[in-house]
Amino acid sequence: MEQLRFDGRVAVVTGAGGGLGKAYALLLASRGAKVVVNDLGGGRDGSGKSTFADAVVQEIKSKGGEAVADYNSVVDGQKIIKTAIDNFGRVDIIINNAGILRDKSFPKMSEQDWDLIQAVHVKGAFKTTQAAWEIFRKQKYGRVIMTSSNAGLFGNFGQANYSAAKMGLVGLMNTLAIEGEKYNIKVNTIVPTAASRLTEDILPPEMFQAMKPELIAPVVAYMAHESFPDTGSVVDSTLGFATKTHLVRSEGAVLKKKPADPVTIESVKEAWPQVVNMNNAKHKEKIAEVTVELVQKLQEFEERSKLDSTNEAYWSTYNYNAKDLALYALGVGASVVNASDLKFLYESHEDFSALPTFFILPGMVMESPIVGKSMPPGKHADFTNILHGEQYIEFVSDFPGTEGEFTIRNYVVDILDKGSSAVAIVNSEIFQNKSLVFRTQQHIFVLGQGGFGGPRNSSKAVNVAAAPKRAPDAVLEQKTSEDQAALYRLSGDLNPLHIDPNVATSAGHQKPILHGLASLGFSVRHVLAKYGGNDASLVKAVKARFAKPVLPGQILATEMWVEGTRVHFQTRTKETGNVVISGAFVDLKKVVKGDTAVSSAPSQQSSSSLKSDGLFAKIDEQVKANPSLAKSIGAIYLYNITQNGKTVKQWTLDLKAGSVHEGAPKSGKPDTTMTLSDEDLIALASGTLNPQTAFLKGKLKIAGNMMLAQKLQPLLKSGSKL
Ligand SMILES: CCCCCCC[C@@H](O)CC(=O)SCCNC(=O)CCNC(=O)[C@H](O)C(C)(C)COP(=O)(O)OP(=O)(O)OC[C@H]1O[C@@H](n2cnc3c(N)ncnc32)[C@H](O)[C@@H]1OP(=O)(O)O
Repeated sequence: MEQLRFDGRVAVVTGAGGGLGKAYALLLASRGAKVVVNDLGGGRDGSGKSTFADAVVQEIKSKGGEAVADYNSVVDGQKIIKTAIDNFGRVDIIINNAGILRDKSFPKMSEQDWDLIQAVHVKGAFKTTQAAWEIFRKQKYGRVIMTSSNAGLFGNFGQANYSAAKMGLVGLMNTLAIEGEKYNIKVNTIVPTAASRLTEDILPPEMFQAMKPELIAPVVAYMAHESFPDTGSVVDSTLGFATKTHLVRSEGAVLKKKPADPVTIESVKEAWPQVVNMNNAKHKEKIAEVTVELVQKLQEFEERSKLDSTNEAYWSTYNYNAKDLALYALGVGASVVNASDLKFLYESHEDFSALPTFFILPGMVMESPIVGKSMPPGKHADFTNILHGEQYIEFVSDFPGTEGEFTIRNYVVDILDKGSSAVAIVNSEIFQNKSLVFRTQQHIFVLGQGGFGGPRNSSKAVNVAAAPKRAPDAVLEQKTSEDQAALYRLSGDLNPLHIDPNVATSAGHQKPILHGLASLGFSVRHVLAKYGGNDASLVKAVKARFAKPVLPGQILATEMWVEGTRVHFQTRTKETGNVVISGAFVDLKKVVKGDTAVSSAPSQQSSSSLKSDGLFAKIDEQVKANPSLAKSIGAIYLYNITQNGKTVKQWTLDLKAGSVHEGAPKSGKPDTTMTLSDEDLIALASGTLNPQTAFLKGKLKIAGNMMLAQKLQPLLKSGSKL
């Protein structure tokens, strides 16, 4: 990288007689800056006089640099800036580094201790910076560094005065960064921890030795350079390490339930967990963002209150991205073994998509208190007594994309009394940019909490539908893994019933059971593969009842019946023959009958003829006729030719042995393996598809030596022309 220089720039470094300030001054001067070396001199508490600044100036000059000493106090900052102008005619950089300590525990701190610290740190930075500000504005250039401290950012015993001053400097920076923005004046803050006169007594000697100011000086110099991109940043640096600190705000909460309610001490207490929930906390760049967000939240609250006039709802947000989709797909049995599953696992796949059942997750608001709160008097629902009973999802607008954020309204529509147990029916409406994208309904079976005299059925429930009474039209089987629940839970349902043997056995299960939604995910994948062309966006709705628990490791057999655009299904565990998902259906936009295999077994090789067979035959001829060409490339290439994502044929170009043959290499390992479809291989060979483009688009996969793969390209092309 080109050396970062400061030629023509004039820098003022306050407190530069020693420690950090001296290191800054020396480094800037060594890179061409003219430096005002300011130092009041004296001891750590600011008393006495010294000639430290002269010594630093001498050192700079002896190395061929330019510098001048200045002995003014920073509270007379205008005098320091005058020194710069008088000696060098301009000023470009101010490093407000001067500082002193008056440490005392708070009760013993005198007003003098307080005032002195505020004067040197805050007023000093104010005076020095303000004296140069007009010059900076006129020349449309300025770099200002404030010096803060972790004692300010986090507090430190015995440093009340110093902490207040150091945090004051962050506030000063925040506003100056805004005021300086349009004049190219950048104002930032360094939080250094270095061996200096200030830290000498505080740090353990070994650490003190290693904390060289020289390790921080390059950070500060970069922050003072014209190429420094940030303004308003707080950068902590020590021991050759740097990190940025900033404030974050929680999402916050409205402190009442309904717009007409008063705000009371009790309503504040009730909202408090949400006020301090930092899960989705964000940094705000501008004060305006804070105001806009407040207005939005209050408007949202009003709008939601209208929606919630009949039900008490719990609102939440849900963010997801490609990684969540792939993790979920693995949790419901998608596997690279099934080429047709790749589109649910690989974010660069050209048809990368979510599985439809993934979108049940936003409505599974695990932290929602509404079920517990809606239980009749004397009845309760919590993780120890609930089972997922039924699930419904219905897409009402376009199938969602592969990343996004939803807002969820979650409310209980009915609590049914099933005799010994209760069933809570929970609706979720899932919005994106204020429009409804899909809705879900869960039946939560609450064991042993019935008998309260409530209704047995609800008109608001979406009901299961019995399967036709004929033999199924199709059955797909798939073994779940012993780790299925351990994997699935990472998509958000951390209920210990699915992982903790003690919890599972005390609930009467032999071992942790699989999540109902994991089994459902398997079965809907099966339906999609068999009748939905593996196209998730064809799914309109899914309904299922979880009739019996499934144990991880069991084989799920999905039995399917097609009736118009509805695919009825039920799922059995092969080991027991029990129906574990009953009355289920997938409503599709259209039925696409396909025989997409869903299996745990590797795909079969086909010996059918492909267009590229001719290509390999021609390359074979060429290799035989021209052995020196083969030798000059001299590597083993394996081509996997795919159809619909499945490898259907392999060709080996063994240019070491001078042979081209179908199948895997007869001896030795391939140096490079290329996987691509028959059509794309022909397009590559004819030159209509560029290998780099094919690789980047995921049409061509290369395992092994990329350079070797490229070397082969001319041979492929010439083969096509023969
Ligand atoms: C807010 C966030 C919440 C998140 C919650 C989800 C957290 C997850 O971690 C939880 C899970 O994933 S648990 C695992 C998946 N679920 C299961 O394994 C449950 C399997 N089902 C069973 O065991 C029984 O059906 C069982 C035990 C449920 C019922 O069996 P029985 O007691 O024998 O019932 P039965 O006598 O057959 O019927 C009684 C009445 O209840 C209705 N019913 C039966 N099964 C139901 C079910 N699964 N869902 C809803 N209702 C059901 C019956 O129709 C009957 O009512 P009625 O007489 O009116 O027809």
